[in-house]
Amino acid sequence: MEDVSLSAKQQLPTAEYAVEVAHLHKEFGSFQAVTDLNFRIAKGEIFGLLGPNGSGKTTTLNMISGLSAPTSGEVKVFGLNPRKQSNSVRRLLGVVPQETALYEELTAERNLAFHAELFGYRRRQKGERIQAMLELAQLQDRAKSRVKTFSGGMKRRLSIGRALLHDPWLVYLDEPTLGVDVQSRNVIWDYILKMKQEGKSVLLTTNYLEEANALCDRIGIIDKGHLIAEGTPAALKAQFGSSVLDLEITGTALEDVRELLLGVAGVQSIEIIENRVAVSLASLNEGDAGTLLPVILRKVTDSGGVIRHMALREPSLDEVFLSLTGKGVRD
Ligand SMILES: Nc1ncnc2c1ncn2[C@@H]1O[C@H](COP(=O)(O)OP(=O)(O)OP(=O)(O)O)[C@@H](O)[C@H]1O
Repeated sequence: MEDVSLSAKQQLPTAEYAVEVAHLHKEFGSFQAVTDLNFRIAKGEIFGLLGPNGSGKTTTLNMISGLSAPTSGEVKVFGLNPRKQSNSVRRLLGVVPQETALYEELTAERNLAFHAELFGYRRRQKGERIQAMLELAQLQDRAKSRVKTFSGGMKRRLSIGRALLHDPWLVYLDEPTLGVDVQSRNVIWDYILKMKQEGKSVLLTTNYLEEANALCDRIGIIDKGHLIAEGTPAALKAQFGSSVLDLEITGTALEDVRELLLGVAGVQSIEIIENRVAVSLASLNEGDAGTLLPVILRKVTDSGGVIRHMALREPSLDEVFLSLTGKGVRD
């Protein structure tokens, strides 16, 4: 029998990686929810798993936490098998599920106390941890209120406090800021960055690419249960194109502009968004930019188009996502 009680601060495990997923498959009947998935999360790293709805993110998280058994392939959490060494993994892992699994009829404090008891905290230590987590969730003044009176953001903050109560080395958060107000979102972002500073590893899923960009060291893009791209936010954006030229045009059909510009060397792809075209440019040297931009502008004006506004900017992760999956992250 593995020991689950916590008497002292847990030591950082010696395994090389916080998470290793290798050739992971999950089938529900004949449906392949996860197909040959491979990725690793280093210690102290924030890794974001991004994908459209139904792409297999929650299924993957469930296999990492040991809730669900892989059909084949391997998952390790700090070198441990989450199914066979579930008690040890439970101590190392803090889980913030998509649906907050709090006891609505209990107070914030009782919810935390319940969790502390599960982990075998002794009385004094328990009180200290609960106070620390109420503080972290910025809910000290609502400690004695029932959870059912809380807003979505407050519940999510409490859920994170509960997941961190036993001081885990890996925290996974399924859509941590979905539907929360901006103030709570900022508090949650601060926690996530603080966890990293403390050497903890974080695995998060999100539909907000702005969130992934702001927080993640590396991102894996998952589609139909398979990882189709992986890298730092900067590397993924560079793969898409070095920069994007936004042109607001009147006087001509934007579809015609797209056809014209797609033939220009150095133009990688073109999106039409309302009354503007977003022209993705391949990696440019400074000299090339000087020649490519006038070529593009001349093509537009020669076709009768009037350029009302133009701006050169970095590509967004949304654009990377769209180009890789053919759909928006929230479609
Ligand atoms: N227990 C199950 N039985 C049958 N199919 C399932 C089961 N769990 C998940 N699926 C299917 O597997 C696919 C992946 O689901 P999953 O919940 O992992 O996606 P997700 O990327 O987390 O999506 P969301 O962002 O909507 O939560 C979906 O098509 C879903 O319908």
